Amino acid sequence: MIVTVTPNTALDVTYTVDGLRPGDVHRARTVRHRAGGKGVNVARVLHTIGADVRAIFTAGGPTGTAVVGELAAAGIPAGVVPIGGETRRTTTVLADDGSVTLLNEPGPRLTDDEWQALATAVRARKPDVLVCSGSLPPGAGGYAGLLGDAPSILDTSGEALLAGLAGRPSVVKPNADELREVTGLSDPVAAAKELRRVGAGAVVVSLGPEGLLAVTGSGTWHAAPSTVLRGNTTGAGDAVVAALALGLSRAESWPDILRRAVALSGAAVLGPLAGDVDLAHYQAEQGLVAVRARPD
Ligand SMILES: O=P(O)(O)OC[C@H]1O[C@](O)(CO)[C@@H](O)[C@H]1O
Repeated sequence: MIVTVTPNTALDVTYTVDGLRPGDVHRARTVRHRAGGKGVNVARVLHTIGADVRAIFTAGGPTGTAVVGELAAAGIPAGVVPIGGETRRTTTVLADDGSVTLLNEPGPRLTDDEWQALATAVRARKPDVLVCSGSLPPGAGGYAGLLGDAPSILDTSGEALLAGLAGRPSVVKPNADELREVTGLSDPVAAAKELRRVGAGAVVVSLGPEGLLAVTGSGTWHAAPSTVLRGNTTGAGDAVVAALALGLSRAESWPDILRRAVALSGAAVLGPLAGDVDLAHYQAEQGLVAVRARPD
């Protein structure tokens, strides 16, 4: 079983507006609420494509109750770790010019006991693949303490990413900006090699519309989509992580993993909310993704 862990769960609120103008009043055309946080989205994508997955996450207060209820209604297997604080909201604003604007709250402070309960819940599941995703709320222990012997994926940024490398994750998945921020290097291949040197087994870098770069122990590849898509990019990275987790659980080759990851990422851009995927695009695109080996 693939287990995802989300220490900083969120109720994602997505607005659509005609345009976004700082300092102005905006009348939202639509508003939708959806259980989120990166690991929750990864689990939703995996559940949609038929994988055996369980989402372990913190939940507290009325927003936590809403998250738990929404995931139960969607039939996504869950392991809920109750917390005293209130689960945060994140806000996504989709404007008609195609821009996607995010406001992510820091999340409620976790106590030591709550963090230990999260760690215990993860270990009790004995995952075949463990996915650690998203920001850490105040008071959280580091991801390194959750990573065990099972193959693992770490998708976070900044200090949480750097500290998590001590747990020697099998794969980390920064985007190009996050990679530059933690290494200080602007060349993504050099930066990915640096993360491998300090603990990552492989580094998969999301390059937005240009696809994915994978720097691994068995080679370096670039995987490009067949077309540039317009849509909601929130959650596209989570779809990549879902594909990486499925690929690790099946011991697939890197080119096959990257084909699925690019296809699933595009399918997420076409989905209306983070965690949604367009299955027709996913199936059609897998055969169209161009994967090229690059010299190391
Ligand atoms: O933990 P953060 O880095 O703040 O990211 C959380 C947010 O990211 C998303 O997972 C999209 O990737 C949203 O669902 C939202 O909850």
